[in-house]
Amino acid sequence: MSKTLTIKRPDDWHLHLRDGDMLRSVLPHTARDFARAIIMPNLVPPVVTGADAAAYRDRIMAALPEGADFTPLMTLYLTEDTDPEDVAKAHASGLVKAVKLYPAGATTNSASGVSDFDKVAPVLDKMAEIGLPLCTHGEVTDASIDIFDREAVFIDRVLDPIRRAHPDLRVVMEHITTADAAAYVKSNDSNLAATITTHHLVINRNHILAGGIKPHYYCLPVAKREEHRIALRQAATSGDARFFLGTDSAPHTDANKLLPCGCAGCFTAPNTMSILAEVFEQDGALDRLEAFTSLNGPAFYRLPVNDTTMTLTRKAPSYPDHIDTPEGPVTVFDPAMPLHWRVA
Ligand SMILES: NC(=O)N[C@@H](CC(=O)O)C(=O)O
Ligand SMILES: [Zn+2]
Ligand SMILES: [Zn+2]
Repeated sequence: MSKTLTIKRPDDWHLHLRDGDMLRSVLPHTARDFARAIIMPNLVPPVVTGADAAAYRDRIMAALPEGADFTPLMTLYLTEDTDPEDVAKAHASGLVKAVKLYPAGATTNSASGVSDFDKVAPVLDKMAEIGLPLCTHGEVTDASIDIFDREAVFIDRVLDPIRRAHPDLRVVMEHITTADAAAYVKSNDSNLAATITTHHLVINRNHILAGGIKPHYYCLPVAKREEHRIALRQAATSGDARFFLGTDSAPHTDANKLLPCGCAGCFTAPNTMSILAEVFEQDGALDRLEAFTSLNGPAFYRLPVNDTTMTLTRKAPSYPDHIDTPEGPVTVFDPAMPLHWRVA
């Protein structure tokens, strides 16, 4: 009999589902393995108001396969015109679980994001008062800053000043990619956590650039040097409650990835749990997989842990190398190593 591992059903604390045909194509892959997910609001146009989030939640629920057990946790896209009262109302009704900060121009569909951080101070004050977390895409957009340094510079120039000005604000540093970010999280005892993606535990920048350019490994923040990947592995597998899974599964069609100016994002929804079990087993930390995928996130978001479970079996998984969508094929993230665990 093969070895098995049973954990509380996981959640994904950072997910892109898109809309329309793409939503219908990718949602079943997440809903199969995850009970809940924090849904990113970077649609075109973005999900800015409580009314936008309610309508988007309805479209997600309508796209769910029959019998699926999945709850989308909605977010609002912070703009310089966001109304603090609308945010408070959307939170009070239970609809919205976080507000997302995109520095304008930092990533996919971030044009409506924030340029002047002073302008959003009233919203941040309100969020601190009501305990609503801020999720950050933590990269500066200053063209003079090297792209591999943009996360570390964001911490110094933007995040730390925001946290000093709003000490009660609860912040999730999304998809961290550096030892600097992991150390910043560890140096703070409260109101700060970070999500780590599946792919940043597996790839470093060589995967993207050595031996030919690999657009399917290009995402933002871009993968860094090996020493940073090691620091992320240490943070994720340590059991430290301040680190939890946010896959950042970000589907783009192959046609949009394989361009002279291709889109950023890795699509990891179909094989994330198999990859994570492999990673945690390699690091002798299978007993801490559950903390990373199923316990630490709910604790930070002040939500109950799921009462259902997931069983993984030590058996090679099968997943497609791409999925077909009405918009065209979407390549599934290739972990570039053999996998030995499948979701039962
Ligand atoms: N991570 C990515 O490379 N892309 C995300 C945006 C984001 O999370 O920054 C996307 O929406 O495609
Ligand atoms: Zn991002
Ligand atoms: Zn993302």
